[in-house]
Amino acid sequence: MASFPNRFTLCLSSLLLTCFLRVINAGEASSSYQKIGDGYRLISINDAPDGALVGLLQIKQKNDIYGPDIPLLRLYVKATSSQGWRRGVGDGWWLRALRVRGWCCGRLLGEVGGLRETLEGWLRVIEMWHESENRLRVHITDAKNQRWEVPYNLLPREQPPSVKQNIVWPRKRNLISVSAEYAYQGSSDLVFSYTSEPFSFAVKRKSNADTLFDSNSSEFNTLVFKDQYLEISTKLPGDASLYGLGENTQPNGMKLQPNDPYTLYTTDVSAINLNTDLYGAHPVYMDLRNEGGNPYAHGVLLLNSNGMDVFYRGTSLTYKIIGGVLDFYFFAGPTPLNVVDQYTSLIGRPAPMPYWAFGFHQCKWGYYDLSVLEDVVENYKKANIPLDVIWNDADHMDGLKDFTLNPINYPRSELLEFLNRIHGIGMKYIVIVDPGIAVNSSYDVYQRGMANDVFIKYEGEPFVAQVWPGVVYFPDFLNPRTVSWWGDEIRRFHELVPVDGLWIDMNEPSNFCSGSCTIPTGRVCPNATGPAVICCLDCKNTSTRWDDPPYKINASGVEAPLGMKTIAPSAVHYDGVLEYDAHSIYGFSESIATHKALQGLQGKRPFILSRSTYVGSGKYAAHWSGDNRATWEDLKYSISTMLNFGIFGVPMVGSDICGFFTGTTDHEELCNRWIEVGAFYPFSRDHSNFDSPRQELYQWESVAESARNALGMRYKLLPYLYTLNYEAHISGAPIARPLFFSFPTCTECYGLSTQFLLGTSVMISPVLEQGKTQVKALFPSGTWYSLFDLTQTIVSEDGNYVTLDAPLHVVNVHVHQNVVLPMQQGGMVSKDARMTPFSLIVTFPAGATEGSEAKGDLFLDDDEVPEMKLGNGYSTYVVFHASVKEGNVTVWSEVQEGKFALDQGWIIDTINVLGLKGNGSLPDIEIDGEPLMGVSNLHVSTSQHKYLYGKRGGENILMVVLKGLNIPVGKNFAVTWKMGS
Ligand SMILES: OC[C@H]1O[C@H](O[C@H]2[C@H](O)[C@@H](O)[C@@H](O[C@H]3[C@H](O)[C@@H](O)[C@@H](O)O[C@@H]3CO)O[C@@H]2CO)[C@H](O)[C@@H](O)[C@@H]1O
Repeated sequence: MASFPNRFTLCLSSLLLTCFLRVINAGEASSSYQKIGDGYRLISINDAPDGALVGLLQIKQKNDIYGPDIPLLRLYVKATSSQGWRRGVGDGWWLRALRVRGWCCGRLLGEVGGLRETLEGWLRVIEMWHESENRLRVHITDAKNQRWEVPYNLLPREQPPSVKQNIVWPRKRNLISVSAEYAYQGSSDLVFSYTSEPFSFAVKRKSNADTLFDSNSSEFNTLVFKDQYLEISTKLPGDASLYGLGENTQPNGMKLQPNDPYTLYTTDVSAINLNTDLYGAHPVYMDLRNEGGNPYAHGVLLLNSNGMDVFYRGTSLTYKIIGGVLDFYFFAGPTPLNVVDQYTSLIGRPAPMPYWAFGFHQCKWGYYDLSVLEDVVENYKKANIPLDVIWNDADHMDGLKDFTLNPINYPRSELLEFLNRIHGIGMKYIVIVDPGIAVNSSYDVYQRGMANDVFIKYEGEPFVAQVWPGVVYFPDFLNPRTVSWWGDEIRRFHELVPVDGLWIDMNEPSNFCSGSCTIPTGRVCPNATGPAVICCLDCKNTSTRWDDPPYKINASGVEAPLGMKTIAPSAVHYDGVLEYDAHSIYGFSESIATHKALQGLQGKRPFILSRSTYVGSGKYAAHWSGDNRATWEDLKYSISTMLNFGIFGVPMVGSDICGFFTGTTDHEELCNRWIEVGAFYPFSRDHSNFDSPRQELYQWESVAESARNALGMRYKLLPYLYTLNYEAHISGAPIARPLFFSFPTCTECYGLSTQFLLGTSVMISPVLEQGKTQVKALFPSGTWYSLFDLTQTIVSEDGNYVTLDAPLHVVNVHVHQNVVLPMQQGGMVSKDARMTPFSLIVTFPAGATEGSEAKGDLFLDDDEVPEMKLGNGYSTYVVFHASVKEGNVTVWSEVQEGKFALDQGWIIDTINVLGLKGNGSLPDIEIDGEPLMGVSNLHVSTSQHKYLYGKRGGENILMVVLKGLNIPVGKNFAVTWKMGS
């Protein structure tokens, strides 16, 4: 359901009748389709030299309400490789075969004699670099005229031959009613087929004959292609589960709901608006199907940046787009992780984040002077709550102008002293930058911008808008001159203030005015002193065919004009590109320019937080879900948004913890629960509005206690989170994942957005409702161990709901069986936490029997180095294993490039082995073939094990704790004992 209050609020300002019609109209998603055009027919199809198929589609041009059809279209179909990573057989970990080969035959094997057999066995199950054609592209455009496409320099990808080169005139005229099926080069699981008249196409999965996409139906238009209106649909099985198509706040969880509107057009309406187009545009979905117990996932991207409505009706999905081309990419999967791997292989792998970015962040608009900032940092310390990053919203600025400092409230010398202090203890500092550049002749950033002609134009002059500092012009990041100027401004600012990252906000872009505006004369407007969002310019409607296209997307849930509170669609970018086409890539292009600037400048790994995102943004920036409200509903929505962004290839994501806008009266309780969820967001930041009450975690003692617990656990898990960061970077794997990613056969998990996983195996089951002290959580099958109390075990046979105790300060976090989880001891700042000794948590299934195995990995590097990879001399990668084999329990490691870790002096102090059967007596333990000596605390406990659920309560299940081990991380080891002790 679209948001009615919002719709009606906006409606009041419009003509009542028009608005009434629009409200009715917006329900179109569920109504029957409107027949447009006669459909295209395929008049030629040829093999192209690059292994593609090229065809021509023709239509008898007809004019209707959306304008004339484009008479001749070019069809281009190609299967390509996504160069993905593939799992080793029978495990949950990603390994690069080439590295494994290099390492396997090197000296490490020799060093750890005795492990050779296991290693070789293990190597046999690693699969090689994945080169199959698991991506299929179907590109349809005007055969004669070049049309707008997402620029190939921003999103690098193969370019179909240029339009003129590519007209392949029919070999056979009158090719009527032909159907054909193409499977490329044998190895692709995706098969393309078509019907010639009216033209439609289908994509099938070869391995199970499933139809993934089929545009042929009598229930909708097969293909409509006009200048400003494109329409295409697919049939879908009613039981498919779909995810993606954002950014929007989905009240019913992350699974797409039939007949909810999905409109894509980047917009600054706060995240509290449900089911409307928000800050980002991601025209991609994942489709998960379960066929007779066998799960299959695939992905569909429509690479188009124009505004669009996507109508998902349960058994079909229709795109209605107002420009560009139809450029479909199909990703074969078949697992959800494969889909994001294949997707991010095309759009760019997620940016590697510095280690400190996984620490806790505190922000607020309203830290009016430096003493407040100092106070906040001090109070976190006093309350013993970890804090890595302190942020400034616009408060540090002079007159709310970018790249400036307020000389009174944030005097530079004092700010630099403060930064020296916090940098000294490893803390970081980030400030906001908005794209709007204040029009002020004495402002040097503006002067240089004008001199370099960097702004978006309207009728030949810079487009006039209004944001926080008053009248602004918007930089045009499609212009290479702008990219250089922006880089230079960032460099100058960094010389003024050595910030550690940038927060690029308001980049939809957001404007407080609509239409074409001029600066009023005789009126001081506005004074830039606070959060005034009222337009004060003289504006008139813009009404070209770009500003008011024939098809109205359901913008803001009310078919709002495209230029509402943003740049007029008829404004012009570099090279004549229309804002109409490029609108939704504004934030993306700003992220690229900002990333380039920071990387060139600091020589370090950049950290950028961007509000607006598009396909590929994750390669440059993190994202937060924007302006939410301090309500229980918003807490819940934050999980769905976070999980969707994982699918969008933006894994570093979170929401404003405790809520941005003022909301519920039980803020304290909410904030307790919110930090218990937010401590496990990949990006964990508390932020609030100018006039919201203060909500730093130390403001209430109860919240401080919850924060110490939850963030305490996060800081212990930092090595795991950072390893997930590495996996995200090499394979696109989301850091926070829906349960179905690890448990795709668990159909109950398909609609679940109240719990989530970090990586494959750590599950968070938070309280999301007011007044509750228990939580009913779904446990996919297997043994789960509570991370807060390793003696608490849940054995779930088939995937059961379990009611868990969750008093106010408790969040339930469990780790699944068959895992080796690397943890550290935590700390107040990630820099200190990361130097503490490691412990390994080994989780065998309860009552582990012969053949049980567990595995986990650890990536460590110098996080200041821009590239996150092995082989640069600044990194170490370790795979930990544990097994029960021939009556022996063994825990061992396999190290790649151990030198970096050895140089840092990291050690493994403790190994906890959970789930073994036994009588509780001390076993004779060997390390690297020698009796284990000097271990300060070796114990085996049986009695504390408490089963919350399951049938194994009667058995003696052990927790073996080996403490004081002092094993260097970076050196191979093997710890062994006889099972049954
Ligand atoms: O830098 C200050 C904050 O800027 C952002 O939030 C502001 C948002 O971008 C503005 O549009 C406006 O939000 C209004 C919203 O657009 C409107 O639909 C209605 O809900 O009222 C809102 C409040 O006037 O103001 C927001 C700040 O209040 C950014 O997202 C924040 O994180 C920044 O702190």
